[in-house]
Amino acid sequence: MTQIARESIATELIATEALTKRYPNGVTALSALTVDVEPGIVGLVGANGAGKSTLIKILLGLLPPTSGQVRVLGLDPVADGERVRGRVGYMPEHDCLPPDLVAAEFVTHMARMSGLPRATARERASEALRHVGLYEERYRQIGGYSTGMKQRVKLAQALVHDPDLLLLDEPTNGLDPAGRDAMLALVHRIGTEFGISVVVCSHLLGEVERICDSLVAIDGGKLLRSDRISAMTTTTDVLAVEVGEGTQELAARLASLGFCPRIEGRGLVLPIAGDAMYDIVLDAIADLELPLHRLDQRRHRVADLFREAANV
Ligand SMILES: Nc1ncnc2c1ncn2[C@@H]1O[C@H](COP(=O)(O)OP(=O)(O)OP(=O)(O)O)[C@@H](O)[C@H]1O
Repeated sequence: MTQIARESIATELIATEALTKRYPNGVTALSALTVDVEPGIVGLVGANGAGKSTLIKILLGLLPPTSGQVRVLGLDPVADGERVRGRVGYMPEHDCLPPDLVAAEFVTHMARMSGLPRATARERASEALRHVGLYEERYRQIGGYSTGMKQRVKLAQALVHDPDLLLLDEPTNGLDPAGRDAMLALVHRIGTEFGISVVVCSHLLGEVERICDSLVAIDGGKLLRSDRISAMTTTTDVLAVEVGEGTQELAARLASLGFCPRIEGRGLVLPIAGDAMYDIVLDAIADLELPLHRLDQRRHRVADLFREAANV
């Protein structure tokens, strides 16, 4: 689909209303979930068993809800599952790749499954593998790939039919820190440069905060919070100061000036008390001849908000 056509997609990416899923064993995986999600990079977070996978299966039209409404890209996945799947790419969490196929063959096969003619499928597979950084390795057997490369093949097959929405289930699962950073950068690039909306399922709030525009948090099948990340990470009324040495000395000086500094990690935090405070703190640092590393107004981290919510 062209960029223009993509831009004309209704502003609603996913909408649910009183969505409920009860499994035959009596477990209620989703309970009257009502949420509207705008296009962009969206984090879907929740602990194990929160209902994330159930929601994804319903969004893909693979599982019918017990009651309630759901729309994906303006379509009803219950009545129109095939059309939804034609416009949505899905990267499952677990390893589901055939080890004895080469990546180019497998991704071409997935493109064929989504209805593309042979030559186009081959072309699109090469392109998708190039986007995920596997072009040079595309004729190697998947069984010999590292975990990071396997995750990239799963991403390539989700991208191959040029979807408008990608559903990624725990894309950084099993990766080391460097592999995680690379995968998050790739997901962010897909969301920003290709103009594809992405829903990233994760139990790691820090990851979601780094790359997502908005966040949907669910717990026990219920909506905990849905908001833009920028609205959640507002500035606080706390000043964070970090000096290369003499933290204790600085804390004592600021206390003698009437502030209430608290040592936290490698630095100090103190409640902001008026505009003049910045200059007073800077003067104290200069007076004590300490090397200043950082002085800024702290922002909320998304994880802090959830911790605060859990404590009330
Ligand atoms: N097919 C099923 N039959 C019965 N119960 C199920 C089924 N699938 C999931 N559940 C239950 O529904 C609840 C939600 O599970 P779901 O897999 O959607 O959560 P999740 O947030 O994706 O968790 P995880 O991160 O562990 O995959 C859990 O209590 C789970 O045991």
